[in-house]
Amino acid sequence: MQDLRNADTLRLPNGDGAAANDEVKSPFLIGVAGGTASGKSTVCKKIMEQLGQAEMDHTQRQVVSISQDSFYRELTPAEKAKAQKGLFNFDHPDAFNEELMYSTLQNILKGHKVEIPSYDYRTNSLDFENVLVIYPADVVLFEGILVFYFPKIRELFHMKLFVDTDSDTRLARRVPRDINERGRDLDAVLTQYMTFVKPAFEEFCSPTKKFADVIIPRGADNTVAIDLIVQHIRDFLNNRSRHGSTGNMALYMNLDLNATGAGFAGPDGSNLGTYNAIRRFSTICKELNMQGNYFFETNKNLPYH
Ligand SMILES: Nc1ncnc2c1ncn2[C@@H]1O[C@H](COP(=O)(O)OP(=O)(O)O)[C@@H](O)[C@H]1O
Ligand SMILES: Nc1ccn([C@@H]2O[C@H](COP(=O)(O)O)[C@@H](O)[C@H]2O)c(=O)n1
Repeated sequence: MQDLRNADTLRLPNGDGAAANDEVKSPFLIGVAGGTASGKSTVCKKIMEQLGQAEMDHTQRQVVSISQDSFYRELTPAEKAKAQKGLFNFDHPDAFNEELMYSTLQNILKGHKVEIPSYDYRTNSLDFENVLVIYPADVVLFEGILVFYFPKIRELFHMKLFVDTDSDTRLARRVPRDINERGRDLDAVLTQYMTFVKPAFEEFCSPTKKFADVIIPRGADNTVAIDLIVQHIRDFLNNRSRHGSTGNMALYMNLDLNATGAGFAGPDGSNLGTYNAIRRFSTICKELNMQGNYFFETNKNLPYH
């Protein structure tokens, strides 16, 4: 397993508290969207495991996963009372603190250490007693039902994944999870699902699938897709450690391989590694696409060949 710790440094200009010569890591930011109980957290966990990060002390991790649930906004007393009766819509975009989510992700991209509260589903509130400290990392996964909903947040991701699990399976997983782990009773879970969760999925979450670079049918069961994504992350990190600069990410994701004279030139003129990595990745994807395991949405800049 490669050591991701040496993957990249980004020299920041003066500002945001960074000294002129501070070398900071700017992570590869991956958004993971999908309906409730589609397997977003499980997919993130598998990616971390395959990158050898799951068992590691969190202060040492080079790959971290953050939940959008930590950015639910604080409820007013009246809203809290509604939430306790299952009458608050936690699946509507207004339930989230968009500005805090945006500024936190920006700070993460600048390589700053950030602190994120965990979320307590039993009390429907943020838990500031259990704060997750996110140290500068090489890869940050940000997962949640509406991570692609807000345009300016969507634009921050280097890679966008959508976990696509059918709604019957998701409901069948959500019911026991909410009863066993989130302190709910069956009636409340089903009422909330029919009143808020299902309609909001159709209105706000499902339409964001079109923004994904990669759609993962069946979630964590799709080991082929997960292997490929992990390989892509490794290739990116290898490429970045050779050439430095997060600027290479734009090259990596948006290169038009069919364009004559496409701008392959890396800092040292040797760009064959990047080129081959993209070719290898896209060829495998094309093959898998035919098997229906894994496919790209229509990002015209991604190389299909
Ligand atoms: N492939 C799978 N097979 C069986 N159970 C799964 C699978 N993926 C997730 N689950 C279970 O379904 C529930 C929701 O999964 P989770 O990954 O937390 O979804 P999300 O993060 O999208 O809400 C959890 O209890 C989890 O253990
Ligand atoms: N107090 C809350 C907050 C959120 N929810 C539900 O959680 C779902 C999102 O989390 P997933 O892990 O399922 O993606 C969302 O559908 C909310 O309905 C809640 O029930 N209570």
